Amino acid sequence: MDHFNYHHGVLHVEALSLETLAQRHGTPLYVYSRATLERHWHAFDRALGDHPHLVCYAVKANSSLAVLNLLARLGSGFDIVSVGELERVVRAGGDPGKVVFSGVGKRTDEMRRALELGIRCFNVESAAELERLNAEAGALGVTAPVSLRVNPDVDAQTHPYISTGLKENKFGVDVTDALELYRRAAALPHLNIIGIDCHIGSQLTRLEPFVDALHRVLHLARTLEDEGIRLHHLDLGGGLGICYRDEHPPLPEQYAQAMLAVLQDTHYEILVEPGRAIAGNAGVLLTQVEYLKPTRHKHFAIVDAAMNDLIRPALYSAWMDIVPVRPRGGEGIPYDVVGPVCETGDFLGKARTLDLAAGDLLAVRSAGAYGFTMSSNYNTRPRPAEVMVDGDRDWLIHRRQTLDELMAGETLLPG
Ligand SMILES: Cc1ncc(COP(=O)(O)O)c(C=O)c1O
Ligand SMILES: N[C@@H](CCCC[NH3+])C(=O)O
Repeated sequence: MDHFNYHHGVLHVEALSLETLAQRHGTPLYVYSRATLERHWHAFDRALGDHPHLVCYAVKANSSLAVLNLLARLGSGFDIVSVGELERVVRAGGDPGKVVFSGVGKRTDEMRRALELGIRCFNVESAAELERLNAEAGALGVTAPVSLRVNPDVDAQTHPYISTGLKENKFGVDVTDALELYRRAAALPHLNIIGIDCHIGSQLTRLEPFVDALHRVLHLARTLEDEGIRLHHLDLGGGLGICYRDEHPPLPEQYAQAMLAVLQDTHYEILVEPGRAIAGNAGVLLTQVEYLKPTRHKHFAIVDAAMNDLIRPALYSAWMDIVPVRPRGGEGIPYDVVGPVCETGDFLGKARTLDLAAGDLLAVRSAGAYGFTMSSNYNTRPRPAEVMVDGDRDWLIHRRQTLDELMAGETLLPG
């Protein structure tokens, strides 16, 4: 069931109209649907069925404490890439014992904190990181649980900026070098090898790359077992795409079935790290038209949200749907929907056929993932507010940043 629907001509999130939410909280405003977030998490959890598994939501997609808290209450694990994300998980009531730590550049202080909290697994991405983790674990008198993130060299067939599993990418260790590195890890006294990790990219819309990668991971797992290195889990990463426009990505059920078909009766626990597929279509960015500006060449709709609030269109030329909150019913004309930021690249959408007047509200759909988390203060624009809708109730889960907060921590030079 879709929780973003028109009722009486006005776009609603669950049972609340976006007009009401704009009046209550102002714009630009991120609005999330609790029911959608929970449904998406359950879709992965249910799809993996009786096979031992853990859904580790990728915190980077949407790291609001309220979002993490809702997922923690469902029993979610979490995939993190920084100590900041780890602290968020802890403050949101998440279980550190269900946290996996990915990323190519883990600092020693980040490793230490994660070791103190007893996270589930470090997804190690290089030989140097392996040595550092061993040393830090030794210094703390503990053993670090470890997977190596292998780079299986499969083409994820997605945007080059978000493809991570090719041998020219910075991520993971080449699958052909992984065996040697596992042997090294097995010889280090303060590491405990428990798995293999693999994440090949984001916004994947086909199953084949996932299946190819899993075959390679499974081959490595069997080779390791032959050498007496016994693994407990396989972490398949995240990356399942969503529909922004006309894509038809596999459903979590189809994805899980394809993975389980390859795994058959292996004993490995399966970890998955979905981010976008859980949060993306659970949120919209609500914005108001400030001005309509016809020029000799085209029509601009200048709105109060900008690339600093939602950078995906500017960064990846990503197409995101922009819909009127209260459609006027006219045929419309093509508009470039742009923000107030001083960059030509500051657009949310180009050549969108809309029937608009100044003051109208627009919703940018599919903005629940990599929206707020990638926002910035560019042009000294405070970060937008975030609201969670639950049925006919709304919660301001993150108030709009004030200019004082934005400038907090800055000082003038003396004299
Ligand atoms: C290691 C890792 N896991 C999980 C994710 C989540 O990816 P997605 O949001 O595409 O599911 C990412 C981001 O691509 C990632 O880098
Ligand atoms: N931030 C990207 C995806 C990168 C995923 C991070 N590993 C997006 O908006 O599509």
